[in-house]
Amino acid sequence: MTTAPNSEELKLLKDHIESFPDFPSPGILFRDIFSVFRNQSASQALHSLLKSYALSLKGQIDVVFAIESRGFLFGPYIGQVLGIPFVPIRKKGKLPGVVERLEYGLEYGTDCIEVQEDGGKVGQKALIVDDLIATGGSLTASCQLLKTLGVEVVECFVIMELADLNGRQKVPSKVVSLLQF
Ligand SMILES: O=P(O)(O)OC[C@H]1O[C@H](OP(=O)(O)OP(=O)(O)O)[C@H](O)[C@@H]1O
Ligand SMILES: Nc1ncnc2[nH]cnc12
Repeated sequence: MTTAPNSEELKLLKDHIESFPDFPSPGILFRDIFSVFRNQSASQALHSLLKSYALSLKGQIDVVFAIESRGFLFGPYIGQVLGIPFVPIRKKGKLPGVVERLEYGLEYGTDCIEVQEDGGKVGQKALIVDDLIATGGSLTASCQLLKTLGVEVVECFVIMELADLNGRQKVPSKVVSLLQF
């Protein structure tokens, strides 16, 4: 981001992210983005932070991709602010039409992602959005997947970064996070 995000909004947002030990499996401290949407002030702060972030990218991005499912909470809004298309990256078997596919590892388990072949055009500049980066497996796989479409991933954006896992090191594009845990 060219200008630093508003620190009061960041604090409000962080204060409303609930953490759940041992979910969905032992040893995982689950950071729940949905808890933000139960509080009006926190939800408005998130909205404002997203808008400022999106506007800082004006003119630099042609298409916004987001990762199922929690990335879908933010991708369409960022696309709206920038006036550019939003395209979903989904888990296997959910998208109709011709798709590109890739398998990847998670903090827990493995998964397989797909994107519609006509979701991005060769040479387009893309932003990928998600709620959280843990190991970086999902964003890394998404970057690889979009490479097969000939799309250039300029930046990846997440609300939360689990900094100890250093997932950003794995991701081949720049990663921007609003909050670090
Ligand atoms: O950096 P990583 O180790 O890849 O982990 C991050 C990913 O894990 C979570 O999604 P999850 O697969 O749990 O799916 P969901 O959003 O559908 O709940 C999260 O929303 C990210 O997409
Ligand atoms: N610790 C965590 N909290 C929420 N979502 C996650 N996805 C992967 N790790 C996660």
